[in-house]
Amino acid sequence: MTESGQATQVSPGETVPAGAGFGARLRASMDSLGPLCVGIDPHPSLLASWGLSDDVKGLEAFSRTVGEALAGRVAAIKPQSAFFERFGSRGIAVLESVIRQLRGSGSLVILDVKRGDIGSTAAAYADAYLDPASPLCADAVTVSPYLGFGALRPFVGKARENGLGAFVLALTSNPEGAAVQRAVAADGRTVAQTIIDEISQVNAGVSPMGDVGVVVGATVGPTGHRLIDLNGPILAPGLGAQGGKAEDLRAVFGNALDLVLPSWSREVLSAGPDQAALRAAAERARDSCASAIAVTA
Ligand SMILES: O=c1ccn([C@@H]2O[C@H](COP(=O)(O)O)[C@@H](O)[C@H]2O)c(=O)[nH]1
Repeated sequence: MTESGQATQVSPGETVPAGAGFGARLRASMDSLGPLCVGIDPHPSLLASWGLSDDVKGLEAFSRTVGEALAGRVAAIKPQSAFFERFGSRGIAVLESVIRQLRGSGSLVILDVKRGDIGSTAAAYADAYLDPASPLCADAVTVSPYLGFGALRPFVGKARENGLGAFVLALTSNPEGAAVQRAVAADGRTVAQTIIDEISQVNAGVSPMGDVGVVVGATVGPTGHRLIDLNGPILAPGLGAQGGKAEDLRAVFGNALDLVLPSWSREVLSAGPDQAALRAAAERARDSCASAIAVTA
């Protein structure tokens, strides 16, 4: 969105109307650049294999290289906050510069930070990640509903106010998640389904899709959950290093495939530090997902 009220360019040749929400911007970006989010996860082992030191200098070089290779070429880029936080305030300063480098590049920035707290504290987190005045403001943020979906309202409100978004954990890619997320609530629905249904209500009637999405791992197998009414994006991590495969997407997401934003980190990042090799790895990931999604789209 521009202050002058003009259309915003989300990628070369692709514009969305001024004031468009995150869902509309992500839809335009996915339609134009393909269904792919690449994570920036500077693991110590990746820094080493790139020939970088496991310190702030290495972190900075790694993140800048990924940004230079992929900004504007993939629908979304997802910095994993943990790998920046491990270096304290200097790591956070690098995260701020990564966000500055990427925002407005045509690739939307999803900050993977999985925040969630009582509502009054959640409001402060929302100020940190979803207020344009903050140096950590991203296009969208990941949030955890463990304190109840209602406690996430400050994120939803702030996102809508600023044309930004939030992804709520529903069925995570790690095997431990199922014990909590698939537990059955008093009304017979799983915990994950109650979250999905709350979000469906928030997104109802928004075109082309709403600003609040869910995280559902590509590793979870056929979800057994109703995602078709979500009307919001589904961030699907777990591809590559965690064993998820593009060919699995159809079985996992069924009739909600069109909403899926597949996310890859280590598998793509391990192609670096050569920028052409990183781009080629991202293109392979995108093309494999696009073919899997096109089967039923
Ligand atoms: O359910 C979830 C939610 C988030 N993640 C995050 O995505 C990346 C995955 O990295 P890979 O290297 O592709 O395994 C990482 O930042 C996780 O924290 C997830 O994996 N599963």
